[in-house]
Amino acid sequence: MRADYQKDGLLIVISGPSGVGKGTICSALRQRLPELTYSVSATTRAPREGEKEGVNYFFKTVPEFKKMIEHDELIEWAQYVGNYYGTPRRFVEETLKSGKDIVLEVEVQGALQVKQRFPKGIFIFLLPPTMEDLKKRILHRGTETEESLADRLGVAIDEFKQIHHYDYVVINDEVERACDRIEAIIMAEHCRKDRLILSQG
Ligand SMILES: Nc1nc2c(ncn2[C@@H]2O[C@H](COP(=O)(O)OP(=O)(O)O)[C@@H](O)[C@H]2O)c(=O)[nH]1
Ligand SMILES: Nc1ncnc2c1ncn2[C@@H]1O[C@H](COP(=O)(O)OP(=O)(O)O)[C@@H](O)[C@H]1O
Repeated sequence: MRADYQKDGLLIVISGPSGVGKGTICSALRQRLPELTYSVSATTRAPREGEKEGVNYFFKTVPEFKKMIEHDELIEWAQYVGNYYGTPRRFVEETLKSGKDIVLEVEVQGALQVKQRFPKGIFIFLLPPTMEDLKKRILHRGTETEESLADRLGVAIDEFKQIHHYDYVVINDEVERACDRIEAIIMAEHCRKDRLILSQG
């Protein structure tokens, strides 16, 4: 008897430190792999210039976010540098059930919670080529004060210690090369899923 999860889509978690390029890589993947679905997170942080409600995030007040937690509307949530972030449950579950693959872009605490609930997920840790590159990327993005830069680098060092929980490490040296690696991982995971389905009949 074939288990239900084998008919479900793949849950792909892209994680890693702030500024490593998760957002950049996910946008590039969207162009390359339009058949993938991307989860939109809820957050209490203020929108940055150009960010749109329901596209980049669902922007919530703290009481609204806490209500989502109470009502079990989030698969995972985490507090990150003073704000709450979480993945709405229903959209992810419905997408997987419909057989489509879904990509979650989350920081490390959240990724570990997702792993507990979805142990068959594919967990990818993005690494910067060096810490200096990471610092430059965060500064180049121009969204951080000196204080929040230091916070984010401190969090990054703790996050590297969790790499052993992940299935894959991908170095984001160049965006296209990192996407090639992620695309190869997804293709290989589909082949593995096909093998499981065929071998179990
Ligand atoms: N746990 C969790 N983390 C999230 C979620 N959405 C985004 N994040 C992460 O929260 C961190 C901060 O996100 P953001 O403020 O947009 O800054 P940036 O990703 O560093 O540009 C990043 O590491 C995101 O990947 C989520 O739904 N859950
Ligand atoms: N491979 C790369 N090479 C150089 N710069 C990059 C690369 N990937 C991302 N960046 C830059 O690094 C900064 C942080 O990227 P972003 O996608 O916002 O990271 P994250 O979502 O992980 O916080 C952005 O300015 C982005 O243009």
